[in-house]
Amino acid sequence: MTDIVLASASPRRRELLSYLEIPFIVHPSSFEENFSKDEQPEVAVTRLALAKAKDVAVLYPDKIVIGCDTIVVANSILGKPKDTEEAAEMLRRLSGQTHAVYTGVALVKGERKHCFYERVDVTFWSLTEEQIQHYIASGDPFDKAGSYGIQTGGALFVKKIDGDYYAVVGLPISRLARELKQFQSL
Ligand SMILES: Cc1cn([C@H]2C[C@H](O)[C@@H](COP(=O)(O)OP(=O)(O)OP(=O)(O)O)O2)c(=O)[nH]c1=O
Repeated sequence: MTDIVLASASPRRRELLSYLEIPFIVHPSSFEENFSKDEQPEVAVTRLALAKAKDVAVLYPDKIVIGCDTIVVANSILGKPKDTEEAAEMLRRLSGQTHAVYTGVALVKGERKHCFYERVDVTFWSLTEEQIQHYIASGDPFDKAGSYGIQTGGALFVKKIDGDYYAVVGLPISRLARELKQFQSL
């Protein structure tokens, strides 16, 4: 028996959560993400993480459901690219600049809820159009906010990172371990 449910389809989040060495089940949320134009990034990630967790929590009223959301912010909010051109636009925008990655996490059990977020500043080297096109052809950008994976081919673009690497990958696991312990003890 487990009392933890991960409301995520992300294989990275599943792998990171397994580091806690506690049993859990995975039940992805079917919540459709949407961004409102003038929303603050930390408000958007916690809202979306909570919506994903709540969507699944109705099915597991006695369990702690974990919902997560990651966005990249470079002037505006960047989610996952819908096509090749959007992926190229995002990578051109990130090239040679520092952007922020926000990951929100929500813990929901019945009526109880707790949300937190991490912000990480990531600086990219300047990218050539050839590098951008080569990376897009690998297919890696399409399931990732901002069109890159720091843990995969996008690693080559990163000059500097300030914050929790695992929050960029999609789950700030050391902070989650602490927040979960506190949530369970209440
Ligand atoms: C910036 C960045 C994002 N990402 C990923 C993390 C998230 O999985 C994804 C952002 O999309 P999300 O909507 O946060 O998550 P998801 O659709 O993959 O999974 P679910 O909603 O079911 O939990 O981008 C990386 O894997 N590496 C990176 O470097």
